[in-house]
Amino acid sequence: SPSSSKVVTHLPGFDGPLPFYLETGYVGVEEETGTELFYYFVKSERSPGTDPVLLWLTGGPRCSGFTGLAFEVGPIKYVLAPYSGGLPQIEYKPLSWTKMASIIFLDSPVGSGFSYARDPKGNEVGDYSSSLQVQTFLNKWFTDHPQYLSNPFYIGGESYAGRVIPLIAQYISEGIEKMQQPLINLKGYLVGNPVTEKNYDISFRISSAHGFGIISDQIYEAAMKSCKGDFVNPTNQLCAGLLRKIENLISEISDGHVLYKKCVLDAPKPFDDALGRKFLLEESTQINALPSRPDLDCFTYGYYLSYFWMNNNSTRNALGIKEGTIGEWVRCIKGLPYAFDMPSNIPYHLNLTTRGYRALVYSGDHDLIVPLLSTQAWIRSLNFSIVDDWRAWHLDGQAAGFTIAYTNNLTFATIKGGGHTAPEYQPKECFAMARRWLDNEPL
Ligand SMILES: COc1cc(/C=C/C(=O)O[C@@H]2O[C@H](CO)[C@@H](O)[C@H](O)[C@H]2O)cc(OC)c1O
Repeated sequence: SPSSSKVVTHLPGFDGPLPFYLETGYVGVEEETGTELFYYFVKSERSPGTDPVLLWLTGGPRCSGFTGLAFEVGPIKYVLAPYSGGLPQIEYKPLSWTKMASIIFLDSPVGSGFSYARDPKGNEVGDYSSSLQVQTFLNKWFTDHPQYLSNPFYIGGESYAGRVIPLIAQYISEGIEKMQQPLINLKGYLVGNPVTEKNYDISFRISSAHGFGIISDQIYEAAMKSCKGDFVNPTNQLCAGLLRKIENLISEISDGHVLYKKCVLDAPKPFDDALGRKFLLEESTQINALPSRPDLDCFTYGYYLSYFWMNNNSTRNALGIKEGTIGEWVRCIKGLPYAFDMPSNIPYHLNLTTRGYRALVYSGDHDLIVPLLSTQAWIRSLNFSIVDDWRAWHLDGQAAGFTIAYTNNLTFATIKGGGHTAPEYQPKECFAMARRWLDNEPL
């Protein structure tokens, strides 16, 4: 199916014309199932002719690309006011990475956001097939937007997107080697608090919980002793019991940022009642006594507002959403089939960086979902030599985090005070980091 796109000059709830160029559209990526991926494209607010183009993916899998646009690195945000019906208001966010890069926010895998398959079979994707669809998307998008083909191109994203981004970059790099048209100018990739390998993530979730004072020395030591390095499939009762105890203690706090209030993430109740549909709670750990409406001072309040905004007809018309494709918009949809079929992405990290692609791996340092210790550990396992040893990186005369640079243009950086989605918690620091890295400056 042919691609379709629309220039969006006004958005409901935004006062006046948008002060940036926004285009939305669909790109067909699979004929048999009628699969089309939906995107939001924001042109760089600096020098779009030469600035990098960044494809931004959200985790989940199947969180909408809109999460990246409105909550992470894009130029809009919700006005956080108590919701009492009607259309939530949005405003301009100056700390947007579109200040130095054009960004494509993509709803991928199919089923997320407004991406859809005419035949429900099209939703049966996994790591490999959804990554191939992103490659098809990019080939078509660049064919339709040839003016951006010579710009440096990067792929970025967080959490589960960080798991598939090296695979997508691998596919693109193989296309480049075969001189496939359109020839994409891939320069590298960046991933934040990226999911990598379960055993790394869980074992360091435990040591990080210990370091943050969530579990005691005694519990920590007992778990290390009885689990013998396997925290995914406990081999004895003692270990299993300790892991339950640890998860119980972690459930007292917000594991996406240990210092923040524990909040319900999504699932506004009023939609349940009005449309008679069931919302799924985003995280199984959130099923407890919490009300389904987050408090106004919760960092998830904007997520809550997004459901009302997105499911309003005026918004859908403005965005050019095809009627009858997606019922209700959900920020992170659960319950669709997904095959976690890629055992590890470390081989792709290794392959891409040794072949000259630049890589930035960053970690919000207060996240327990993908803790920085876990990320540091797999990076070390690559066995690259250090070219710029561990040091603070600064913003406004203060340490904004710590960083270490390896050969093969691989940089690791922490974001002091950041959580699972670092730009959401520390927008200034993340903006500075991204600007320096994208402009080829040291952090
Ligand atoms: C399938 O296996 C795993 C998946 C994840 C995914 C987390 C994730 O994407 O979080 C979401 O990130 C996005 C940001 O990309 C946020 O917007 C969402 O709120 C958040 O839920 C993590 C794991 O272990 C640490 C796994 O083992």
